[in-house]
Amino acid sequence: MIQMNDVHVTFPGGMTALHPTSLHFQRGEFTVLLGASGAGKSTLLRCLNQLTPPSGGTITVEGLGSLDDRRRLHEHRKRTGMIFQQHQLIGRQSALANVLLGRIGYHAAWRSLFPLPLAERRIALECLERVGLLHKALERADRLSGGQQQRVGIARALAQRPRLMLADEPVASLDPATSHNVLAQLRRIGHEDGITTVVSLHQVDLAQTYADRVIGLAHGRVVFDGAPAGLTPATQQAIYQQAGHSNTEATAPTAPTLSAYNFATIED
Ligand SMILES: Nc1ncnc2c1ncn2[C@@H]1O[C@H](COP(=O)(O)OP(=O)(O)OP(=O)(O)O)[C@@H](O)[C@H]1O
Repeated sequence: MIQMNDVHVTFPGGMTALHPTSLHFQRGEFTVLLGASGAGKSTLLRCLNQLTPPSGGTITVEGLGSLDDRRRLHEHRKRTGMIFQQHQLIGRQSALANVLLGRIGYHAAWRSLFPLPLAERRIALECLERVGLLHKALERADRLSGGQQQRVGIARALAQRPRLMLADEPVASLDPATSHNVLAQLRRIGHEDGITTVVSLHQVDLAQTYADRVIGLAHGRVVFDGAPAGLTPATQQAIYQQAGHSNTEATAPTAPTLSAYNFATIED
């Protein structure tokens, strides 16, 4: 469904967060990205809709072609749902109004100034029903629990009718039972609708329970790519090789030292 060829990311300042990486994500596949903090999970994930623009390499989407063309990239983003750790809902708006925001890509900008047609509201309500929150449709988003807010976030992404779903640490702020609930729903809906889903996680046990495929990153490189059954102690060690050490993070040009700071420039 989506193919990365030699995609790499070097941020201004010289930090290489992703070394040249080639990966193929199949339609309907539920992939979990694992890796220590700073390993490059978000960078890889955000490359897939070019929220982080690659420094080089190509990304090709089935049925669309290479994303080096603005029009194709716009079309790809319209069909890519994004789920964040902090739901990014509008708190004073209802769950339904938040889900309707997922439909905006299908309308001219001026259209969003007016109530969207009934057909749009129906799509949004269907999406809320799929995440088990139809009964909360008119509730203000900030009155929902963290897990419910995350499910509204999933419904909003579903309202885009996505082909690709990107979830960056979607359960980082949720308790274990709610995390299972959210991931189970994401996986079920992805499989039912053939949505290619890529999720970054910090919990190996959740990856083992839900992933069809696990990609392990260390220092901006893929060090494991396979079924969750392959997450042996040895492969986990390769993924988290130097967790807790300062060089866990992707390649920095030079590691600054405390003495290098000019404290006179730091304000209270
Ligand atoms: N905009 C940026 N500018 C410069 N460096 C960045 C930028 N974004 C990320 N980095 C660096 O790139 C490396 C990879 O970051 P990334 O966020 O992809 O890691 P991650 O595996 O998702 O980490 P975490 O689990 O903590 O979210 C890190 O060293 C980070 O500091």
